[in-house]
Amino acid sequence: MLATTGLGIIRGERAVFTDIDLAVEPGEAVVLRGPNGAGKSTLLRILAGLLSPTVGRVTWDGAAIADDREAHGRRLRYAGHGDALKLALTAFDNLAFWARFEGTPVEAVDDALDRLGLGALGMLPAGVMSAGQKRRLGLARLALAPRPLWLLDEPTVSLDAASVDLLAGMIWDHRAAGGMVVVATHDGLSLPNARTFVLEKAA
Ligand SMILES: Nc1ncnc2c1ncn2[C@@H]1O[C@H](COP(=O)(O)OP(=O)(O)OP(=O)(O)O)[C@@H](O)[C@H]1O
Repeated sequence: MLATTGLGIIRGERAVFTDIDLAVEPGEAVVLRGPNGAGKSTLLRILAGLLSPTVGRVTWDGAAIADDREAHGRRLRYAGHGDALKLALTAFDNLAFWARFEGTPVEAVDDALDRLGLGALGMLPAGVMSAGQKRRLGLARLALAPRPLWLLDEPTVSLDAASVDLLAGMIWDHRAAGGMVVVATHDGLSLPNARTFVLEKAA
């Protein structure tokens, strides 16, 4: 289980948020909502271990993630605002890079591309893909191999309605297999039985 206790962070001499207590259990989805600047991306980066809170702590099964950030990194997938693509490489080679990097067999790449509806575009350089196709390619990393925790920051930006449904289906399957997801979104990504966690804009 992922949990935060008394989490707070100061950025630019301003408290972005304070006292965040959040627990996520296997199979659960938490949707982060709140106005621009409320701290949704900041919270996701803290949950990923990419940013340290000013106060409070994040634990996984009771152990502080700060004690072993690499182990924490291996149990999660983080999809931020950027698509993390090399534009000169084909869609296939972009995913193959990540597969090799994380020790997943490259054979998983074709399935991951298919899962995001990109099976026919594998040989296309990422640089010529449309914004929505690039976004789907970035999200295809979710399908490379299972990881218990998905942290998704505005994953539906640039996606058409069919692709949003595709992503919702992937999240459903991930949860059905015991996975957890924390997702920041401003739009209508509809996740059944999801819990909403609202971040208020600090004064
Ligand atoms: N390096 C930094 N230095 C100072 N302030 C920062 C820094 N990084 C982020 N902030 C501030 O932290 C606050 C929270 O930013 P964050 O990106 O987490 O918000 P958000 O809720 O994800 O917003 P949005 O809905 O626009 O994506 C913002 O006011 C931002 O200006």
